[in-house]
Parts: sequence; structure tokens; C-alpha cells
Amino acid sequence: MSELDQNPYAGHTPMMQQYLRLKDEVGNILLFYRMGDFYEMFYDDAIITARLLNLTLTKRGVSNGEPIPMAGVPAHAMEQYLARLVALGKSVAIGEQIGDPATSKGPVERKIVRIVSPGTLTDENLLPSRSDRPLLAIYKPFKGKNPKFGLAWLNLASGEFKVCETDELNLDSEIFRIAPAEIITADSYSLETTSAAAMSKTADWHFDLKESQTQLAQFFGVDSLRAFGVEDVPNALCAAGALLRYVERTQNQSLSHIQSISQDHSNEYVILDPVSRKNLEITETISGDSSPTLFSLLDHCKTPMGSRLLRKWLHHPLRDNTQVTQRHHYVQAFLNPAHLSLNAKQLIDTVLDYLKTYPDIERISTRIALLSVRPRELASLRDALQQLPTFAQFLQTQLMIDNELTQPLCAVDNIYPLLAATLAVEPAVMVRDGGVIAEGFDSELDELRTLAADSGAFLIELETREKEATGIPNLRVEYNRVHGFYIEVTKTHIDKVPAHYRRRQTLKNVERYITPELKTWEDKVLSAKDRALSREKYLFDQLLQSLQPSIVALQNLARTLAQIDVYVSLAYHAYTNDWVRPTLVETPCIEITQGRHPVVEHSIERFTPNDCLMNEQDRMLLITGPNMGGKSTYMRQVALITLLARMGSFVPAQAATIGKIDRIFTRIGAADDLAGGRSTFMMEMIEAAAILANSTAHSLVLMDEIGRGTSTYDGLALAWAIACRLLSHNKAMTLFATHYFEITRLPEQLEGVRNVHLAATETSTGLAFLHEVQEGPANRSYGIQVAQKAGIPMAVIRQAKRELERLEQGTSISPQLDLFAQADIKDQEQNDNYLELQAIKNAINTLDPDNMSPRDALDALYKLRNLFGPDSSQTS
Ligand SMILES: Nc1ncnc2c1ncn2[C@@H]1O[C@H](COP(=O)(O)OP(=O)(O)OP(=O)(O)O)[C@@H](O)[C@H]1O
Repeated sequence: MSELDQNPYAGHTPMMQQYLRLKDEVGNILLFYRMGDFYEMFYDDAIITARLLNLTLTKRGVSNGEPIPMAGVPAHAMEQYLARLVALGKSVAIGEQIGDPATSKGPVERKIVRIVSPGTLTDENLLPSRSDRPLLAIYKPFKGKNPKFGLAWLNLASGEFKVCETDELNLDSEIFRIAPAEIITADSYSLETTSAAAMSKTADWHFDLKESQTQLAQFFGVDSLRAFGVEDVPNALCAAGALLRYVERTQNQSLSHIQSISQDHSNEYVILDPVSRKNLEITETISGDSSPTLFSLLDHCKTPMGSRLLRKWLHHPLRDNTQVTQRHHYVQAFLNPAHLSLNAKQLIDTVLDYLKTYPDIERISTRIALLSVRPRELASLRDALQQLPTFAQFLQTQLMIDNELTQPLCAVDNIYPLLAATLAVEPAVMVRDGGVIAEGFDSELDELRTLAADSGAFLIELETREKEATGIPNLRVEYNRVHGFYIEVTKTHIDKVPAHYRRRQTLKNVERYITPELKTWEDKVLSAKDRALSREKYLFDQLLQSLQPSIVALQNLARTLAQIDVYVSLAYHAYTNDWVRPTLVETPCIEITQGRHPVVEHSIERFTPNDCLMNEQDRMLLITGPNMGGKSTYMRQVALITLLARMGSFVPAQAATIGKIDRIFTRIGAADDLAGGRSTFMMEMIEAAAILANSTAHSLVLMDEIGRGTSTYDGLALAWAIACRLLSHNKAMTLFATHYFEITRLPEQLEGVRNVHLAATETSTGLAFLHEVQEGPANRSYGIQVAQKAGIPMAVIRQAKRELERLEQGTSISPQLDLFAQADIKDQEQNDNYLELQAIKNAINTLDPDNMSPRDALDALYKLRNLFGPDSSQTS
């Protein structure tokens, strides 16, 4: 066997061999390889990271005659580089030095201590505070009895672990609902999704059901998973097993804050497909900004956990009335104080003031479980817990609600005394800096600290003594971290320095010395300091251990505070913007009196409120009106009010009754999917097909100008047929905006559909939009007037008006010369054929064969041939 067969890295330096071995271990994940004060990257990793982080690309040594590319980041600033890489969707493995350089032969031993990936972040500095970054695993089943996709997702920063199963049709909707930062799939499966999450791969066998069940049971320390209620979703368990394996492999740390796994029943939620989530601008505007959105509008939360919960609720409106009613009830409680001593505003302000003082207890409890919490975070937890009983008492007396909401606030009263006794009032940021444990907590630590602190008095005494002995008036005894204790003498007095002074350091104007007496003192003090630090570290670790049994109580506390934060935030918004509590009913219905668009009402001076009435009888509103008349705003506002009501919020209206809703579909101005190779029209039809396939009597459907992407006749025909289907088959509650006036005739033929229009009038100064929804169809489209307002040149407007008049009088316009000309010519031909047929019929009907001579009959036949025969165009 050749040397190469035995050692694939032969030919490289021992250090590069070690590097390559670690690199093989982590595969295509970037490797940060610790070398002294730097993390270095080599080969392609160096080239990629240098490009992404704008680092200098250098070279180190050679491999196969080629220089090895290298790039590095300083170890102390590593977090910020990691954060940037992870934000770009990259995963990074940290190869740490674990051996002792002093005793190592060859390169110091190094090990992968952790892999940081977009979905497995827990560090405070790497995580966005107001949004979650879940990790999702997706299992695609092979053919079998259960063709459903298995999904499992974990929010490592909070410990929430969920599973569900879904069919292929709804897979992308589910991915967007979960909004993962990273998705794991099996090597052999290539997932098709429009999600921007980072993609990671893992071995196929990690998704094996038996392996997964064992893995999960072992992790939770149970014999069977029955207690978690997840046994009937085997495909989801396959995903959960693979996910857990991935997390355990990459994290290398305790995961004790993951306490359970539960099933997320997607039919609990109002389903929103990815397009609708985008169209409704829930947490992101269509152009990708974070504001103005429904979330940015409503987020008055004072804690990051509150903001995260609000974001989640907005993306998970509920179908069940009982749960939503409960949420409305809690929001209402903040608007109706139990006592007259406080009005609603004062109650809300007081609660917001309390909440302001709470840190991110959810993430702090996770970091306690991961043993990575910092002393300052524990101090902020302690301070928050100190005033928790007062807060709980305040809520219990001021809110007219049962104690169920506030109960978890009282379940953590054993933690405060522990933290108060152990932690210093203002501890250092890091344990290694010392000053973390309170005085009086541990006598051994106190003794060591006294010894170290006494040095102050000793040094003053020594300084005075040495000044006298040497006659040097400006002699100073000092200390610094690098050089320890020293006696400093300016160069002007060097000749007076006694012989037993040993030189320690020379600076420009001073010399620094040490004496045997000072050295002995230094050894004693420094060792006391070192021992005090290690004692502090030990005591801090002990504290973390004592907190472990309280993790669940802390998680419940965090959840409760987050809920209170969301309720009071919603109450605040309702109070300041005059929103009302919606009434919920079981039947399909959306009845809104004087509704407003929650976001637009803030961006314009005077918003015109509008009603909307849809129920089992009145299922469809055909909306017509000029461009810019307010059709889209009206439709979106109905959808947003419905969504707000179903997520537990009050709504911008005078009154609203909202029934059970299973889905909200919005087909509003689809964009091209150029990457997916689909045109606007194709996208429009794909979305319409999904609506026709999935909407029910409990669905809200928004259809904005369906059919406009193709020729007039095709578009009109499709729009007409789609509207009919929605009315009579799906029976969905539909807002159908259209510019095809022909469709306004639909109510003459079918029941359950009404015409409304957005009113506009022509004034002496031009067109004025009233933004008012009125009964009946619009009588004009005002397209030319809108174009004029937009600044189209007057000459063009005049020509357009002439063409319009000609069209309205039935005179044919010059042939269309656009892309759709072909389609329209075809339509024209069909129309011509129809007219010709009618003319033939009429001509034949005028003949009376019983009273015709053979000669007359022959003449008539020739006439018909001349008129309609194959070469009639030439002969007639
Ligand atoms: N109810 C309202 N009250 C006041 N202003 C409104 C109202 N509704 C809409 N507007 C204003 O009118 C503008 C146009 O509204 P919108 O985009 O909804 O019109 P549209 O009829 O859908 O137009 P198009 O058919 O061209 O898409 C909005 O930007 C908004 O400023």
C-alpha cells in the first residue's frame, strides 16, 4: 500500500494535514481554524469568505506546488464576522485549539467545538431580537400508505419543538407559515420552494422512522412518544429525528431547554398561501421593507418576546372562535379597568411601564439551559423578578379577568432570593472579569478578595517608604495587567535607584523596577486574584446548576409576559386609533360597518370608511370603478380586518361581525416569476386554479382584475367563468374587482352576487375620487381622465378620446398592433364567421321553394353562391 493510500493528506505539513482532516469532517461548511489570535480559512473557504466579508486574501505555504489561499479574522471580533456570514445564509464550523501548546508535539490538538448555522443560533449577538429563526426539517415520503410530507421545526432560542404533516399542495404555504431560517432535507431530495431560507443537507438514513423514534425517546427520556401526542404523524417524526440529530451534531452543548415536542395542527389556523402573506404586507411590504406593515403598526410591545409573539399571531390567525374570543376578552380587559381609580389610558401606560423593565426572559432561560448565560443577563432577570409580585398584584386587582393569565407570574418566587443572594449588584459582563458573585455569599471568596484588595494600603505604604529611602520624590508604585506590580522612576532620578531594584521595563522617560519585596507581594496578591476568579467561576457554575430545575417555570413566565405584552399592545392600538372589538359567529360572514384600512388610514389625511356585507346569501361583491378609485385598498382592508379579528385583535371599523374563516386568498396583481419561467398571466392562472381548487364557503377570496393579462375576449370569458364557479360551486365569500363591465350583468343571471362601485365625479378641475363604495355598477371607467391626471401628453389624450368615441359608436378601430394582435384577429375571425352564418340563414329564410319556378330556384342558387361561395369576395 502506498503512503497516499494510508494517509490521504500526505505531502502536506502536519498542520495542514490536521486542517484538512477537520475540513473533511465538516464537508462544505466553512471552517474557522483557530491559530493564535486569529481564525484562519484556507483554500476555497478563504476565497469565499474574503469575498463575502471583504477580507484580504493572502497565501500561506504551498500545496501541490500551488500557494494556499488564506484569509483570517481576529478571534476577539469573531462574533461580528459570524453574524454577517450567518445573515448571508452560510454555516460556519469553529475549529478550536483544545490542546496545550506548551506540551504539544506537532500542531496543537484542535476540534470542531460547534457549528453555527442560520437555524441554530442562540447567541445574543447573532440573533435578531424581534423575530424567531426556526430550523425546519422536511421529510418527503417514498411511495406508501401515507403520502404526506413530514415537517418538524425547532426554535433553538426558545426550545419550542413542533411537528406536522401536510400534502404536497400545501407544502409551500406551510413553509411560509413556519418561516424558517434554515431548512434541512435528505441528500436525495431536492426541495422546490420560493422560501429564502438557507438549505442544508443530511444523510437519508437520518430520516428513518425507527431510528428517529429511538432518537427522540432517548432525548426526552421516555419509553414511548405517546405522551406527546405525535404518534399518528410518522412522517413528521422522521423529520423530527433528523432535525434532532442535526442539532445535536452541530451544537455540542446541553439542550435541556427543549422539554417536549408537540403536534401543530395546521387546520387550527386560517390558511394563507405565500402569495397572500406577501400581498397583505403582514410583516414585510411587497418591496421587502419591514415598514409600513401590519406588524410595524401594531408592535407597541415593550419586550422582544412580546414582539416575537405578535409576529407569530399575525401569521397564525385562528379558526376556532373560543380561542379568539378569549384573546379579545383579554384585550378588552386592558380597556375596561376594574376600578374607577384608573382610566384605560392610565392602566395601559402603567402596564407598559412595568413591561419596559423586563429583559428577554425567554432567551435568557434558554441560555441558562445551555450554560451560556452571562452574569449581566442574570442580574437583569433578578431585577425583573424582584418587582414581579407587585406587577402580578397590580394586574390581578386592576383587570377584570380570571387569574389564569397571571398565574405563571407567581410560580417563580424561589428564583429571586437565589439570584439576589448570589449575584453582585452590578456584575461584570463576563465571569472571567470577576466581580460577579455578591459579597458575603461565600466566605472563601471574601477572604481571597480581601487579600487582593488590601494591596491598595500596602502599596501606598511601600511607596512612601521607598520615596524616603531613595530620596526620589516622584517615585510611584503601580500595577498593570501585562507587567504586574512595578516601581516607576523618571529618567532624571535614575542615578538614585538602589542596587536591589531590578529593571522590569524601559519606556521613553521612565524606568520600571521590581524589588524582591514587591515580587513576593505580587505573587501573593496575583495568586489570590486568580484563586478568587476561579472560585467565582465555580460559584457561578453552581448557580447555573441550581437554576436548571426552574427552566420550565421561567419559560412559562416568559410566555405569559409575552402574552400580556401583546394584549396590552393591541389594547393600546385599539385605544389610540378607535378600533372596536369584533363579534365572532360560526356561520360564514364578513359584515363590516365603516371599516378602514389599518395601514393606509395612517398614511393619508382623510380616509373614507366603507361598509362590507358578505354572508351565505350575499357571497360576492363585483367591484367596479376607476383606476385609483380605491378598489385594491377596499379589498385589502376587508382581508386585513378579517385577519386582525381572527388573530385576536380589535379592528379598524365602527362595528364588525366576522364568521369562521378557513382560508384567505388574495389574487392581487401577480408579478412575473421570471426565475421560475412563468409569465404574469401564467402566474395569475396558477393562483386562480389554486383558489378554485381549495376555497370553500368559509373562505375569503380577493380577485383583482383577473384575466387582464390576456386578450380582451379571453380575459373576459375567463373572468366570467371563474366568477360563476366561485359563486355556484365554491360558494366562497368573494370580492371581485374588474374592469370588464360586461361582468356587471352577472347578478341578472345568478343569485348571491351584488354590484358595488367606487364612486368618482368629474368636476371643473378634473376627476375627483370619492373612495366611497356605493351600490350598483360604475357607469364609466374614467381611464382617460386618470391617464390625463398621470401626465400623459394632451395630444395623446385627445386622440384617445376620439378613438373611444369611435369605439363606442361601433366603428372599428385600426387593427391592434400589440403582442395580443394574433389572439384578437382570431377572435375577430370567429365573430365574422358567426355573422356570415347569420346572413346565410337570413337569405335562405327569405326563399319560398313552394312558390318558385325552377328558373327562379336556379337564379336564387347562383345568387347565394355569389354571396357566400368560396370565391365570393372576388365575385360579389
Ligand atoms: N377609502 C379611502 N379613503 C381615502 N383614500 C383612499 C381610500 N382608498 C384608496 N384611497 C387612496 O387612493 C389611492 C388608490 O387606491 P387603490 O390603489 O386602492 O385604487 P385602485 O382602484 O385599486 O386602482 P387601480 O385599479 O389603478 O389598481 C390609494 O393610494 C389611497 O391613497
